[in-house]
Amino acid sequence: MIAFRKMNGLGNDFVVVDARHHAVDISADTIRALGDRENGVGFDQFILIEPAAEPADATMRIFNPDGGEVGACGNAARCVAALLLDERAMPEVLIASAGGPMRGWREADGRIAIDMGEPRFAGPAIPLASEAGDSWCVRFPEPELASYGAAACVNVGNPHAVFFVPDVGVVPLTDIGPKFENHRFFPERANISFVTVHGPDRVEARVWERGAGATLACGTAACAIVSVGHRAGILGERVEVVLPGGPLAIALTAGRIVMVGPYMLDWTGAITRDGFVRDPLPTSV
Ligand SMILES: N[C@H](CCC[C@H](N)C(=O)O)C(=O)O
Repeated sequence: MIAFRKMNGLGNDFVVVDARHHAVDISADTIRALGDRENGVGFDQFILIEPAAEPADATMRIFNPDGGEVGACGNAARCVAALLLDERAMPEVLIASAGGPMRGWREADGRIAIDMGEPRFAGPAIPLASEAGDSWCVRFPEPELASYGAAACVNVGNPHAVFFVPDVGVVPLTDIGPKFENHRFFPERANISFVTVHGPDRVEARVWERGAGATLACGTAACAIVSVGHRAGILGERVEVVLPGGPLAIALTAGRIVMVGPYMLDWTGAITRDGFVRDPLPTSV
């Protein structure tokens, strides 16, 4: 059996397996089965915590429910940082990931802050297909897609395309999201955000995640939104990104993105040969 923690950050939910003391080899098929919200545990991402080379305290690997491994997950990074910070009395932790290293620390109010690194706007870093042109702002030839205007694209450990729209509430996310996610301009696909600006320090967003679909919150999307909004002169350096699951505080400091938000441990369980079991609720003392 493989023990796990079911956790979430603003409703963006995860199965977190701590594989630092025993190797866990899990197939894409098993991840897809576990990610199924009808017959499996159901999650937005599956997170493996593995050993790391100094100076990192741990490595975080991220898998979408479609079984694909990806480079970054902001909301899960807060969950992992909280677990590591609770383990030992140290002021901050360093988490290695395919999308780059992340420092994490606990704020005075208990929320977790993650330094997500520097956003990358160059086409090959996102990545963008050459057909998309050499700008980080991409226009789509298809009339239905063109009606959403230009996408502001950035890599924050994973690829994001951000559309600024008058009212996120009327965007048919489940219809238009996959059309942009899987567009040929995004050779590695992309996470898609629609944003309505309420001021230089406050936006409202809806996110269609690559390999996961519509989620209640997306930490890397919040980072992407502020990165492109600030570069476009629309947003300031400190922005509240309000997602369906709640707000994330994003700050651009010396070119680096810092995200602050909550985390939650929901329940614990174990992956078994034919599925999973939930641990009994802790008996109240
Ligand atoms: N939920 C995650 C993003 C997962 C990104 C994943 N969907 C991808 O394919 O990059 C977050 O809080 O940043």
